[in-house]
Amino acid sequence: DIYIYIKFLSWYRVSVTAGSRARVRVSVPIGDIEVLNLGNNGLEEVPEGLGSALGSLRVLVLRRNHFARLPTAVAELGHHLTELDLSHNRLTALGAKVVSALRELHKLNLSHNQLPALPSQLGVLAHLEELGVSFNRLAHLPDSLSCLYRLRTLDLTAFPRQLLQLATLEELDVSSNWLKGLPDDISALRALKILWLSGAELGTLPIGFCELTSLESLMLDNNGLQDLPTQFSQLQRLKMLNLSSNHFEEFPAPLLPLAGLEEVYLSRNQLTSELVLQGNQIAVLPDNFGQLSHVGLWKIKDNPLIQPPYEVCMKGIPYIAAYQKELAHSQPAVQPRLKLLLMGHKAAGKTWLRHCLTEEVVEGSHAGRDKQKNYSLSPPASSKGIEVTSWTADASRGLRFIVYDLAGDESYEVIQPFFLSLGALYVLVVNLATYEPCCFPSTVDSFLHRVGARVPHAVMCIVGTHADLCEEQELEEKCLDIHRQIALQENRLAQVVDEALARDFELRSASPHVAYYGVSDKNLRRRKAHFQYLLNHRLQILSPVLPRLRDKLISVAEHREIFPNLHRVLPGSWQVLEELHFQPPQAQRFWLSWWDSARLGLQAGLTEDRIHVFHNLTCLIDILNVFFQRDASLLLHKLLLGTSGESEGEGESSPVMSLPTQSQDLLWATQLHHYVEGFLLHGLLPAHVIRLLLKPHIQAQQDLQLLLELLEKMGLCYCLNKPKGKPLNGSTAWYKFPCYVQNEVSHAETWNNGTNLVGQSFVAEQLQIEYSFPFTFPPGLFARYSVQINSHVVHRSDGKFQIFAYRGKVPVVVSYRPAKGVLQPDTLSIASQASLPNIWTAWQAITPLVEELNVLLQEWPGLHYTVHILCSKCLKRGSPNPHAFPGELLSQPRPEGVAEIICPKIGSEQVNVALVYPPTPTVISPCSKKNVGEKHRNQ
Ligand SMILES: Nc1nc2c(ncn2[C@@H]2O[C@H](COP(=O)(O)OP(=O)(O)OP(=O)(O)O)[C@@H](O)[C@H]2O)c(=O)[nH]1
Repeated sequence: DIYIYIKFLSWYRVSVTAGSRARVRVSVPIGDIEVLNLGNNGLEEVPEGLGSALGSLRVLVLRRNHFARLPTAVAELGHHLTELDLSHNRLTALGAKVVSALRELHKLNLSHNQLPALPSQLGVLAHLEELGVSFNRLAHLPDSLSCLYRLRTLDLTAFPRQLLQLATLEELDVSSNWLKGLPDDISALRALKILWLSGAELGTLPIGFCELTSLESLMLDNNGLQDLPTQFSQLQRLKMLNLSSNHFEEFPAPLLPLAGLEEVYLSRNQLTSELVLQGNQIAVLPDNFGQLSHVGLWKIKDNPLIQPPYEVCMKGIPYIAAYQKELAHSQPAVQPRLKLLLMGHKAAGKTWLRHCLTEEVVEGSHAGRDKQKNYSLSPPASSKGIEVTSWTADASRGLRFIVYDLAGDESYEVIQPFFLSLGALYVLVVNLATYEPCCFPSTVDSFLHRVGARVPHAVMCIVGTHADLCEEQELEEKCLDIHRQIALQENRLAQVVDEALARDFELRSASPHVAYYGVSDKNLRRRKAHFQYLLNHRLQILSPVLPRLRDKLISVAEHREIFPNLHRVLPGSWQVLEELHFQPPQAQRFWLSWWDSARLGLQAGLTEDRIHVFHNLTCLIDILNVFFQRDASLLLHKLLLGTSGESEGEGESSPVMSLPTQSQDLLWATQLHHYVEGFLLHGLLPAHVIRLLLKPHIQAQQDLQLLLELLEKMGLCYCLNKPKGKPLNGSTAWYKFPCYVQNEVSHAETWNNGTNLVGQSFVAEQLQIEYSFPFTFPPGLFARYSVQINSHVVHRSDGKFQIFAYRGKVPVVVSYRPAKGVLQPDTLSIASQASLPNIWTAWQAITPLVEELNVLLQEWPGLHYTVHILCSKCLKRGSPNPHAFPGELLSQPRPEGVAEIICPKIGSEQVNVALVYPPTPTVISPCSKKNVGEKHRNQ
């Protein structure tokens, strides 16, 4: 029997947890233990005899303890130990004897210690593949290092000449070490594919460096580099290059011929006149920039770009190339205009504000009660849904705002996100007369989150209305309260980020074999980078600016750093093309065919390849408003109008229709009434009724088809009875708008409680992936998601918060649970079930749904959410708080040779690995935020 003092001890196939520094009796045969993690326990030594007792140990983790020397017990493990982690200790020396005993080691981590030297005996560790010695006090390395022929990964402090003999080395990490230069004969490391030289104080690169032609990924960030050798263009295999945080003043020309380059990072440099990438001061890209045809240019953000315009740059290099070609043979045109979005709670005063701004009406102000008369005498026409108007704010400079008045009614929430885009100025309208501190979450905070999640770093003005109804002091107090609560929320994000990271790192150092839990260093780095992104890209909020709002908006718009696209230079032909589109007859049409567009393009002087299909946005918005106004009498009125239009139009050929009898009229009206009811309750409409609703806009059958397809693509409705890819053969197509579904479906609840649909006792295993949204749940996400999954499921039954369906014969349940206070955030979960041997069928059922959700969530790059796989064992036991494995596991392969994983919630109980890892990793990682810019590009 062996007693070990530990704070937390657990290992593969055996788990024992205890309170702080409790005495734990190991009640399993210690000789069977293969992995032992004693990290993070403040240990200075391990008990005598431990080494000889642990006869099967392969992996020993002693990181984050207080060891000053290598415990002698470790030597006893020599003939079977393959991994040893001693990082983050206080080692000042390694006993030569102990080192030479560890002949089977494959991985040795000695980083973050105080070692002044390494023993020459290191050279006898012939199996060593990975060696970490960074963050020590090493002045040099032993010559015997050149005997480590199997070494693949080396993380160290100084660039040792011995390494030059390791011609097979493929990955080398010498980041954060002050190398102060590289030897010219580094070219000897010809096999290197991945080279980490971040923060190595290199200053320059030797010419020999350019002979490392196998390099695929190269991290050269933070090295004080001013230029690259011309021969750098020999690195033709390079796909990823990080040159951030250097001193480049110009775009490094040797990169231009690198045809295979896919990712280049040049942020935080001193690039000024020319080009590129995040966080610089670039306004104009060089003429030949389009030559970089393989670079995915998704780090161009945060530059005051004016040429090509921001939107073109975000689309990628081919678009830049085309733009530059266009500009080369067209006169440039300057057209200052900016998208202005008015948002806010229902009846906050958005429409009125718009009228004040655009029609030169006296603005609402703090000035006094006499202004009240203005509101009551000439109230603005009530909001007709989302409206778009053009406002010439400054005629002398030709400055125009395209004003989007986003209706405040909840029913428009599902379509509002489509209008939140980059490069716009946001105005949040708050009714100060009705504002109370307790309304902050619904009238201010929810809007800030929505915009921030969709457009990180957006610029938002908060404007108070109804000031004339408030006392001076009340006004002041309310404005102060809004400021105070905004500041509190900002701190909350930072706090949540800190806590989440601390949890991750804690898990990283406490778990027996963290790899099984998906908490790899790479995942942590990625998560940390995303959090950093969220923190760095919070909304830019401007103070309430009600008096002289017009002047304020104009001056904000003129800020080049904030709205560089206002000053964009366009090829003259683009402007002519736009003007042509707004002229009759094309201005009246909903769609233009490609040929019509091409004809207009040619008229404007554009080449054929530059034409995109034009759509009539104003008309489309009118149509969306019809569907989302959620008003029975208005809908009925539209239908009756549509019907009468139909009989008028067809009157000559169909006299019966033109003279309907009164009873026919009544019958028809009743039928229409039923349709409206069915729509508002279940979201159901047949195609011919949709046609009546949209009568003024839809002229031909083809218009209707195109429009319905567009609505399906936008995720607003799906066709209930259309066989995939086949026509309907004459029967009526029915469309379902999930955002209208009112009925609750309880199937999934009973299913979760242990019985399946037919009430049989529940024996299968459950899989459940849970997404939780601690700050905001994107409005309309559940409705749009339920459309996106339609092509993957059959026999679905939709409820307001749940969808119960089948994939093949396997049941799936998608459920949304709205937040209950701060402690229980909004969650969206995807679940399925099957017996253990058939669990792959359940994975097969949910994986496409998970991927579909991940794709949809990419529309919200600033959204904070977490993904977890709930423990099947806990679910089966009906635990109210099941253990949550990190969602990263979904995109990782199952660990080899591991059959079961311990669920920390149930102590020693084991969960089959097939219930935690999918059979094949998902393609789109739920937690991957690495391509934040990519998402922008896709929008
Ligand atoms: N007294 C006073 N009334 C105002 C002010 N601003 C707006 N109103 C009135 O408040 C009511 C609602 O204003 P709207 O501009 O229609 O509000 P909205 O935000 O566009 O409403 P939705 O589009 O339905 O979300 C109207 O009757 C306005 O006349 C103001 O500053 N003072």
